[in-house]
Amino acid sequence: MTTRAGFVALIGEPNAGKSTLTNRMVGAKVSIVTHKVQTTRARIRGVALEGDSQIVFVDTPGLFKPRRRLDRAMVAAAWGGAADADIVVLLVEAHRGVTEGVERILEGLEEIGQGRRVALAINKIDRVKSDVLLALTEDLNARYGFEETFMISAEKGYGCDDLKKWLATQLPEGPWLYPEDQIADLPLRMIAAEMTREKLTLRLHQELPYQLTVETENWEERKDGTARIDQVVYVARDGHKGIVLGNKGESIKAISKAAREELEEFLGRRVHLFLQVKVREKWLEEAARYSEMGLDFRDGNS
Ligand SMILES: Nc1nc2c(ncn2[C@@H]2O[C@H](COP(=O)(O)OP(=O)(O)OP(=O)(O)O)[C@@H](O)[C@H]2O)c(=O)[nH]1
Repeated sequence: MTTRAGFVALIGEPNAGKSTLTNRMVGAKVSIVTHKVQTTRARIRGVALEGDSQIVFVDTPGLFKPRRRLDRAMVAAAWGGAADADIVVLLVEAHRGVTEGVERILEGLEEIGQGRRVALAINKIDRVKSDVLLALTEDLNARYGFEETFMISAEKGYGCDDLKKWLATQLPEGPWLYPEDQIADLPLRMIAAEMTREKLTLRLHQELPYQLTVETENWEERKDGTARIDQVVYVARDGHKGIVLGNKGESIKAISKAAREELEEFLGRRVHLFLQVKVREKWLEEAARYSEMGLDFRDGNS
């Protein structure tokens, strides 16, 4: 049997649907989907199987104009992932068309594009009529030499199987990057952390401290069939701690309950979830944080 394996970088403007597409391809909830832009802060990766191929999706942070130091790091990370990947898939929103942001990404692609394999996926086709779609496809293909164009709806699932099948056949021949029996729990800690992060976002809305991360520090499978999961919510300043905790700990309790319920549903067993809120000052400056957000994913894990 000839196996194939490789990395696929999904790039696109914030909100283009990268997380939704990753989730659909992988078949598990690995990344946060919200209406807020720039929600994908960590490098998030999902492993999908299609026939004899293993597709490792890199869900890059949204590509946007760098403003602060973190933003620049995120943009570098996004392009870093694209430059490393075997195949790049550019997601463009059908109803928004060629925005300034898309133009900027196309320029970036020209730069890293030498010898790159880039496919175009026009997403959210459920929102436009077919004539708009055809005009957009022509326009984009005139601007860049995409290898293939797919018209998809990550949310509804249209066209996603075709894209996945195509990717599977295009990846280089080689052994799988992750052993089969590890795939299921490879991102489990990350999934759990993302679930808590999602609940934080839902509960705190605009109040959500920008520099906030969730990490799963400990995961214990207990003899009674339940799981004990310890997570730390890291905030940048002491003042942010109170926001996350809420009045008399109300917020963190509600967040913890909601996250636990989702985890139980996902894992199909009872979960004891313990959340702690800690201050990690200047984490933005820590090189380690940067590489965690970045896409040097071949280090250590594979
Ligand atoms: N109508 C429609 N909405 C979609 C589709 N795909 C994604 N969305 C919605 O678009 C919004 C953004 O999707 P995400 O998957 O979070 O986008 P993203 O590119 O990961 O965003 P960032 O993480 O901010 O970069 C969500 O509200 C999705 O439900 C689609 O095919 N059709």
